[in-house]
Amino acid sequence: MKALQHLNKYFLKYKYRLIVGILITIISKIFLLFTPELIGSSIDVVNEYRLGTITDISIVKQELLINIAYIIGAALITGILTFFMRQTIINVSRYIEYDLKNEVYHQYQVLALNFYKKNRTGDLMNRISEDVGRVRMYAGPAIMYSINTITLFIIAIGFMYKQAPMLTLYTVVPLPILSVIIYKLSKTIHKRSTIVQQYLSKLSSFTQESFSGISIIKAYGMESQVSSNFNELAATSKQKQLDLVRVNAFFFPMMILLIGISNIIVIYIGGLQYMAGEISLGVITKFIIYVNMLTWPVATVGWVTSIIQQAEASQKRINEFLDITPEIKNNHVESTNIIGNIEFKNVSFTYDDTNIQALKNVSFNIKQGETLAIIGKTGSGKSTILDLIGRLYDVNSGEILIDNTPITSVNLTSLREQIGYVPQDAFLFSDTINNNIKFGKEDATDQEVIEAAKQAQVHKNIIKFSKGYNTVLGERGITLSGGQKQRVSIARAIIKNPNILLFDDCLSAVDTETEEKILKNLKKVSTGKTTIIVSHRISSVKNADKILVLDDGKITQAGSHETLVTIDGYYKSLYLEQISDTTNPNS
Ligand SMILES: Nc1ncnc2c1ncn2[C@@H]1O[C@H](COP(=O)(O)OP(=O)(O)OP(=O)(O)O)[C@@H](O)[C@H]1O
Repeated sequence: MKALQHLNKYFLKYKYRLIVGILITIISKIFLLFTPELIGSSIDVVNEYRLGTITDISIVKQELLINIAYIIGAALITGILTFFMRQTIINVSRYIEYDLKNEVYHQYQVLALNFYKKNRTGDLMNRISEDVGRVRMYAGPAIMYSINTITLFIIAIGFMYKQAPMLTLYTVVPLPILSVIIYKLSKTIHKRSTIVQQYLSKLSSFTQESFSGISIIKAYGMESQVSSNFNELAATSKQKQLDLVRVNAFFFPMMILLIGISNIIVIYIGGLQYMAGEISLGVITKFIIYVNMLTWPVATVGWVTSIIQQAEASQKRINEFLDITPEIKNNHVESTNIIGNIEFKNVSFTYDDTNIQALKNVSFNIKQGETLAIIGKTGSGKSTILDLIGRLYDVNSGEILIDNTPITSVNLTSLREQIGYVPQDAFLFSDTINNNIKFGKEDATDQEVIEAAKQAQVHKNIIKFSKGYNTVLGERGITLSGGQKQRVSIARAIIKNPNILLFDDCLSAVDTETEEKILKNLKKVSTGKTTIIVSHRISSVKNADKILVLDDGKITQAGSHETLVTIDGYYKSLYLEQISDTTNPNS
């Protein structure tokens, strides 16, 4: 129960609703227990008339009518109170579920990229949906059923014991056995349903992936292979479902068996006591109703225990994430005015999951308003430099200064607000093009969106779609070509109008003519802004104020285009190679 203590703050938050809910539950159970008493006394009055103790039929009729009216009244009140019981306690559990989901989601948002590398997406999703769902079962139904059971038990056993102590003892004996059996069954059901759940997720991931990769599957003629893999998975999933159905099928027969046993005990022992004149017929009737009334709550003891155990395990998993302190911390509370001077001083950086040293002793600086280009072989560390400027990671050694202040002492929100980042792999949300561009500036006007799209050379493409800027993009923006996606992503950075623009090889999928136009526009847009362009193309970097050549995490060359083309090295050879490609397209 230690992990579940995390929920105490929420119970405290909703304490008034909970207290009202608990009171309503108790009162509703009291009303529920009127019924057996009234039925018992009705049977007794009829029996007394039959035995001749009462001779006036009108007395019997009147007694019966009154009892029926009370029974209807009690049932109505119980029904209404049960409605409010669920409206309070179950609602509280939904509020707690909502709060907990928000808490987990908020934590996900503040955790650094490293966290996402160490944990699989499926696991992150599970903790926010399934685990929180299991915890809700504890916060709502488990509490409600526990109060139900305790109240019913105390009142009913009290009533029963007062009327026939021996009979009470005999009838309650099978009930704990029922609890234990249901507990064991619930545990097995839980175990098997977890397996079923895992297979269902496997099936849905498999299906989702095969739909996303349908063009590859078709192009390689792999339909039948994929189908048979699916069949195999589906067959195992079916088997697991059947295993679950088998244990589930035990649940109700077991309950009926135990209720039956209790009923037989009541009839047998009660019958003996009736014949000995110790109890009336009405008492036997009441007991049968009590036993039936108590069976379900007693069974829920086992069920609730299993729910609490599952909730404890789930909350433990949730707490594992909630207890992680974000690696990237905002050390400076007040906002910082970012102008855009950037300096790397002997920066080295190693990715701790792969142990790859991506940057080795890198030093350079860019003044506000300058354009820096980074070129180099694949895997040389170019994107890593951009990630470090956005403080997606902290350096291992050396220092990054933003406007002469260590990046770790700059307000994190201010820093990121002043960065317009266009990643290598343009990610677009399943939303309209308009909203995807506006992601950079939520309050942007339609005119601003159009202007940004024009600068990114994508406006003409967008207006060709029948819904223009309101075209909804599918998953990962599949309706757009690679180059169009890159340009929408550029428009998103432009509209933000930040002081630092980071372009990570984001023109790779556009033709050289469009690249030229975009670069021309970017020159206008980036006036006064610090710009870093990462690219493999000389055409993209040649106009930069400064060019860095990176190789295996080290700066091997630095200077302007004019200087670098005169020095033997990577830059010059790449230049000559790309020049000959453009002058001799058939080569
Ligand atoms: N998130 C990551 N986790 C672990 N290792 C990484 C990660 N990102 C990059 N690396 C490794 O760090 C090195 C530098 O990668 P980086 O992406 O910075 O290179 P790059 O020059 O941008 O490459 P490309 O031109 O192919 O985009 C590579 O060896 C890469 O495998």
